[in-house]
Amino acid sequence: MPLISIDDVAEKPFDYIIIGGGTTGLTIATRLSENPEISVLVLEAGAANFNHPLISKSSQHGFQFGNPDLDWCFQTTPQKHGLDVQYYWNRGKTLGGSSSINFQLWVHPPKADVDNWERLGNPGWNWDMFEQYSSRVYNVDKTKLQVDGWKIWDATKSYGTGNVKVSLPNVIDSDIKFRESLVMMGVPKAPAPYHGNPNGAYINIGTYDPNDYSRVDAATAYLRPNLLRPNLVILTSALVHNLIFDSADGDLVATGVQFSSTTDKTPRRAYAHREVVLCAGAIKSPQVLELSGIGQAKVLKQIGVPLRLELPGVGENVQEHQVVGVANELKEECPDMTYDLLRDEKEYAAHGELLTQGKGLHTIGITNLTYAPLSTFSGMARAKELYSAQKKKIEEHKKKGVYPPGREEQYNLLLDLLDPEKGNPDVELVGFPGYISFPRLPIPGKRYYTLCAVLNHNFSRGTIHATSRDPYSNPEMDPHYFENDIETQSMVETVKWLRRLAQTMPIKENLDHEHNPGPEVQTDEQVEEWVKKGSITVFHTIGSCSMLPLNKNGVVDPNLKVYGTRNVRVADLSIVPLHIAAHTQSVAYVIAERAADIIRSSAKY
Ligand SMILES: Cc1cc2nc3c(=O)[nH]c(=O)nc-3n(C[C@H](O)[C@H](O)[C@H](O)COP(=O)(O)OP(=O)(O)OC[C@H]3O[C@@H](n4cnc5c(N)ncnc54)[C@H](O)[C@@H]3O)c2cc1C
Repeated sequence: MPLISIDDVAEKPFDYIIIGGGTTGLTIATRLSENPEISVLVLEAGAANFNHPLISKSSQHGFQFGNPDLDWCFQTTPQKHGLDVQYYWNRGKTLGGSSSINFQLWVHPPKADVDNWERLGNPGWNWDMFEQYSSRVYNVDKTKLQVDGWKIWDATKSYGTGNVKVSLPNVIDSDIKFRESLVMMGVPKAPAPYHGNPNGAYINIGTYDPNDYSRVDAATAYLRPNLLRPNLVILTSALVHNLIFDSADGDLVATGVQFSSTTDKTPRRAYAHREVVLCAGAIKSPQVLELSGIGQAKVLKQIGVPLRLELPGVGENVQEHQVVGVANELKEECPDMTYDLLRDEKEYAAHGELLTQGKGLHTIGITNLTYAPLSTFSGMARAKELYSAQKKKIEEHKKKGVYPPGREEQYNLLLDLLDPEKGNPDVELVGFPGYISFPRLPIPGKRYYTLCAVLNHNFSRGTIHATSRDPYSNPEMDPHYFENDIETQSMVETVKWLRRLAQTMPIKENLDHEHNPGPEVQTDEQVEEWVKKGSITVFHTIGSCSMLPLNKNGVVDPNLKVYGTRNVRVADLSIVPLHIAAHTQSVAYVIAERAADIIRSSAKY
């Protein structure tokens, strides 16, 4: 059914109500509505934004930020261990959610990281499951899968049967030289980046339609081809406040939701015969649960919401990735176009034209990824020193009994991953064809290539909680960045290494000088301070409604059902209990595909 108005929905019953029409929400809604007998309502707070040029034209990374029509513009609390810096946490507020504003990298996690979810008490949530469901999501373009002797996809494996087209965008000379310099610095090629072992350097693909380089997101891949299904009802500009419940034998039974149009804010209701599925993302899903009376007694008391179900894990166990970028200005004679040019109006228009010929900046992408152990960057001795210090700290805290239920098990797995002898990928490097570096800003008209360091497996744990019963006010986000020194020091060591890489041929040939941090940042202490001032989020928040056993502070069980409820599931990135060395959209789609299967099989259709 085409998009409809609020009066077509208010006070009406549906089989399923899906809260949030983002990456996971649209995927699940499309799958459930394959059965024409089943009615599905999606309530999305953002607008439809079909064919919005800031979404459909690829590679406009960050151009949507701060635009309230597309971005929630979240902001964290000042970070106590990070010089009180507040971080912007941009998220898609539109049909398609964050898949519509993301940076389009298509990345698969390492096998060990997904298998860890099963080890934490979630049978069936393992690497085999990831492979099975992801191949239902992606559809790899076979025409460009070999570049300069770098094999992108294992031809013996499935190319996928899904609707999310992924392909290799164009690359610039600095991308090629960066990769060659990595090899010069001893980084091996990743053995199986899309099939369980991304440890090393590789060329990655992205959510680009190979026919015209446009963005592929959940709206274009899942919803658009099925928009006219009469049983699929999508209401946009509709913010869900809370769930409505009855109770049966001590369990909560959701009968519907309370929501309002974002223009008039008058509370309305819609009813669910079967289930309510929460897909509002890792930042808003815990808030919706709390405003429904599900969460920590203390938090609900503070906001004046009566407690219906005590679940201490709601809004806890929050984990995030951080990135810091060393930005180098390109030499005048270097021929590369970089994203920096798009900040100039004339260039922006010119590249819009070039796109029609399959050329220009809207056809290039972020294609250089490397996953490697900390020891690659710090040397083995320093990696061992940092690992031992972290291990000691954790052992001491275990003895003092300070950890909440379930945390020790997570830290045991993280220590195992971090053990330098095992060589797992702790850090990711990204070659970014433009400026993505802070706090110093770029000089207009100049072109840059940024060498980025990303932390994959953080020990720090944060929180996301509602601080008001007003559904229109954002929850408080506190990721506890840099609470563990291992995170700060891993970044410091990697930044020092990246500076050496910039002096290595052949990338050195293209780089004029380092613009940020710049020559005044030299000692380890100065690098540390710069890292704390200059790091940003990678937009990968997880854990706020973790899938864990109930006695380990779980919020949902392995069937994604909220403990203590009969028919409420959470099926978005918030359920991931332990972070992965990967960008997260592939995981979000996998969670959604599996959730759809779980829901269909529990309803026996
Ligand atoms: C800027 C950015 C860059 C990224 N880059 C990459 C990348 O290059 N590669 C990669 O793999 N991953 C990337 N990611 C991460 C990836 O896109 C996300 O992890 C994934 O899309 C999250 O899916 P989700 O369904 O959990 O949440 P979302 O897709 O964010 O969906 C949540 C939806 O719920 C809606 N909503 C929220 N609250 C309510 C409410 N109360 N009522 C109604 N609707 C509500 C939101 O508007 C949104 O549409 C990036 C993310 C961002 C934000």
